[in-house]
Amino acid sequence: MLSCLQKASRRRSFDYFKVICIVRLQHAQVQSKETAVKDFSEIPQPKSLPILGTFLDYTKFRGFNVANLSNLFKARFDELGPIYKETIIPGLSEPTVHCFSPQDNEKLFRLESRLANRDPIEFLKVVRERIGVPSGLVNIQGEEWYQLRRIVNEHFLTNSSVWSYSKDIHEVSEDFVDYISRSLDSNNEVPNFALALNKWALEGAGVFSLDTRFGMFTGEVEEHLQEIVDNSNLMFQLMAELTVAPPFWKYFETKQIRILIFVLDLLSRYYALKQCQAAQVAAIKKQRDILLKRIKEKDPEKLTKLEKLMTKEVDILVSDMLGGGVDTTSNAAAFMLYIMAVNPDKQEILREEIKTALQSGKVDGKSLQRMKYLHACALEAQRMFPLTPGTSRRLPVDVVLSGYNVPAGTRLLLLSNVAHHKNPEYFDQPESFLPERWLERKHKSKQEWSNFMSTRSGFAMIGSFGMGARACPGRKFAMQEVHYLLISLLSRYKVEYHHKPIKPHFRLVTVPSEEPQFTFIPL
Ligand code: HEM
Repeated sequence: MLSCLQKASRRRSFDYFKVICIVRLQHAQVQSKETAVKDFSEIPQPKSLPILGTFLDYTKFRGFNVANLSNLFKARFDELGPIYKETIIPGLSEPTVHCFSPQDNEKLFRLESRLANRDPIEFLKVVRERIGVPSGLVNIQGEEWYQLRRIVNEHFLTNSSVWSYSKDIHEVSEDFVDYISRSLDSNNEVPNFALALNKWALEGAGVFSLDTRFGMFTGEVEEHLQEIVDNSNLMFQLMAELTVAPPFWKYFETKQIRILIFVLDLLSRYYALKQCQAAQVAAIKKQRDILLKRIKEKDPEKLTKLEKLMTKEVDILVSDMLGGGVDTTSNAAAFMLYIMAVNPDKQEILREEIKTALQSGKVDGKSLQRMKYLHACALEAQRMFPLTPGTSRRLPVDVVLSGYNVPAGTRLLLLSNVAHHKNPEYFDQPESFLPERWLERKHKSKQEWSNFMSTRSGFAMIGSFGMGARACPGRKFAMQEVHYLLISLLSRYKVEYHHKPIKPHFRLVTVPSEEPQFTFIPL
């Protein structure tokens, strides 16, 4: 294990995901001994009423608010332990096993086949069918998913591909900081900064998905784009509500479904209008065609189904890239700015690193990767504010989790982020923002570093971007955007925050509980 970690660190790679994967792969070789395995029926369950199940826990009568869903998960974890099973409305919703244990994360990671199965977001699939667009990478399964994902990975996850956008993404962040300079009010704040962050994220998404600068901060903004910004927030809010609500929408068209149809229709028409211009999309399409040709030569029968599916799925990819990359990235930036604002000493250390990097000219993808403190700050910000509570999987085979037999086909929610991100068992001084814990040199020896990464934090959280083969393909793009934002902003401004403390709120992705309204002091 050590040698793999050493190699990764020698390459100065701070891709959290990569290091965690190495640790997980090494763990995969460790065989765990199961003792006295209990039956699936014995998995603890929350108190449930006849007919209504636990439905009332998700209503205003019990003080529930979708923004606090993570709190409900955490309360269940505190009461029931590392695994529980819940059926919200018996007969209507499916029993779901909630897993919090780092050891279970490890086991599940080991089981992830190349055809990792995460259930489709059913209501999204239904709505997309209604408006006649494909269901998207996020929703497809099996061999079709695998073939498309292979192509996507090559364009999304290789350094050369991500770095080729560095210059443009840096320019986006510089334009954004110019906008901040023009917009400061008498308190040195930017009115409605949350909206400005959404525009910044959309501008970045436009660069890597359409090769287009939308000009959100520099020109007249197209009406359609304004609608996209306005509606992408609403879309995530509705999707969060639909995720936790009992699936009444299966039986009649609820208000949320009606609004979602309107929003997605609007978004897909806009993407259809624009996507043909994008070089990245053209490259993906070209690669798809080569792959299909190769399959045709080998196995013409297999092709028919795959060809049909891949042809339309690539068309919706741009929509996934824009849709998936706006609300998520802007919230990641809001949390990152907040944590830097309330930790001025750490902000100063980071500013020094940025100054040094800028002294040697423009920061490109390669030199960005060498900015260790910046990466450590980003990892620590994600620990303190995990950008998602977790993810879900459909179990491919029978497996023992936390001492219980769980049969193949069971739906799992993996929620260790919620339970352990501030657990002192895994992280010293968990309430403190300590980027240094992610710096190798902080640990006295290589062994200590490897212990920290493996036994302590390795599986404690599944991280902000999910895990295994189905983890977020946009993670490198997203983090590159956030990093450049910090570089541009902190080299020109000191960032402060003078409002109510911000907490993480669940809304499919985690969002700040308060308006992220910062004070920018020119340097
Ligand atoms: C900070 C920003 C982001 C966060 C926190 C985030 C988080 C996630 C998570 C947790 C998953 C599920 C992973 C799993 O099940 O293991 C996911 C999947 C996905 N994300 Fe992201 N994401 C972000 C940005 C982006 C961006 C910028 C894009 C587009 C370029 C994107 C596109 C996708 C897609 C297409 C999937 C589905 C992948 C599949 O099913 O194969 N995401 N994301």
